Amino acid sequence: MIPVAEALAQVLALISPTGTEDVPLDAADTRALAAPIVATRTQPPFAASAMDGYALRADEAPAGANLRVIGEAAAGRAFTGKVGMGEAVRIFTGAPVPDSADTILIQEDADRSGDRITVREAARPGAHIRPAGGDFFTGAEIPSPRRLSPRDIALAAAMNCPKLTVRRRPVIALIPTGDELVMPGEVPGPDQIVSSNNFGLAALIARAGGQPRLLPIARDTPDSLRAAFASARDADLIITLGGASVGDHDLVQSTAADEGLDLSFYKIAMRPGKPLMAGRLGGTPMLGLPGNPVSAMVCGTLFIEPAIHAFLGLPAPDRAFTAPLAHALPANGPREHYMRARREPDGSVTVFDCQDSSLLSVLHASDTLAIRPPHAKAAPAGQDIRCLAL
Ligand SMILES: Nc1nc2c(c(=O)[nH]1)N[C@H]1C(S)=C(S)[C@@H](COP(=O)(O)OP(=O)(O)OC[C@H]3O[C@@H](n4cnc5c(N)ncnc54)[C@H](O)[C@@H]3O)O[C@H]1N2
Ligand code: MOO
Repeated sequence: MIPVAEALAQVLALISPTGTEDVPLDAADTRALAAPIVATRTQPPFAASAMDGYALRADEAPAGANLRVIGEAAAGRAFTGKVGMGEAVRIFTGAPVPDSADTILIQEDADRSGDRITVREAARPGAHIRPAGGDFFTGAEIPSPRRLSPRDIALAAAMNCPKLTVRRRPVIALIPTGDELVMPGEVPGPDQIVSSNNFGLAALIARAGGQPRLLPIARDTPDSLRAAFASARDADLIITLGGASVGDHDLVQSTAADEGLDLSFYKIAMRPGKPLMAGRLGGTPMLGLPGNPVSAMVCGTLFIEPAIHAFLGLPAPDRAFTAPLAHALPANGPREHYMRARREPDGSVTVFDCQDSSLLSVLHASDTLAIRPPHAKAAPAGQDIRCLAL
């Protein structure tokens, strides 16, 4: 059994970033940016009015001054003349500020009568003018790598970059295995259960930025497993669920070995998740996850999510935090224990009594994995414990 950190390093060593593709802005949210976004223009491209009012020269417009309105500048329609002495130009928000004007008098501070205004309250020089390039200049960059957010996309659009270069979403094949499994919605036989891990992991994979490919349930026979492997060969990562342990019907490893599996490791000092295996099958990275549903989901958080980030060229997600225990915990055994837990409103962490790795209802009630190192001593209430946010 190898430690969790070493297993993660070995999993990540199997993975290289996917290739890139260009996507339009409206398909870019949450994608992994693979090349910097470079502004092709300056914004605003001209000095622009920030208010509706009058463009004028501040030294011509003390309180009480009477000015002639010689034209109009609107957003998208500049006034092309000059503002001379004793003159003003009607202007609207977003319009280019005419030459020679240095100030915007907001309309609330002017009394209009025909083509003349009287300044009610003088504006300070430069008031309400957004300078050219006040937002960004040509050549400004949004750096990569990053996971694109709506804020990134708004800025990229303003930079006039209609397409963004992102990493291809890695295709992750999910192979549930077991004679006892049926798909949700089917009617299970008396000795059968409904397959859940593949759906939970597919959701986790999609959220992390991968493309889950749900394959049919493989039966506990070498032929069925071989057929499943064959249909998954073109994926970026093959994940099997179940059949990873030592029972007579746990055939994943032996069948994969017959198919040429280049094994990186089998079994880690982790609870739940001990029988995890990793390697390459015909060149494709492969993870063999334990069948117990909580084990599979915890392995999803610890190994699959970082693996998808590696495919996308993104740093590993940081889910770590430290919090005080709401109650005492007994000493731990030899495996690093990822205990299902709940964060309380006061910030402390309550670890659930029942940690059996088959209990999806307990995982469902959890928002935290509280981590007990191998051979940790008994911990009193109030002691800080390392945690991962789910
Ligand atoms: N003698 C030993 N027995 C076991 C050991 C061991 O070290 N020695 N390890 C235990 C641990 S820890 C785990 S974890 C499990 C892992 O077993 P497998 O990976 O071989 O998984 P299965 O036997 O196929 O299934 C275990 C359990 O999970 C259910 N299952 C499987 N797939 C799904 C699915 N897609 N959706 C929902 N539930 C699923 C399956 O029905 C079993 O109940 O081995 C222990 N045994
Ligand atoms: O390692 Mo198993 O995953 O505890 O149930």
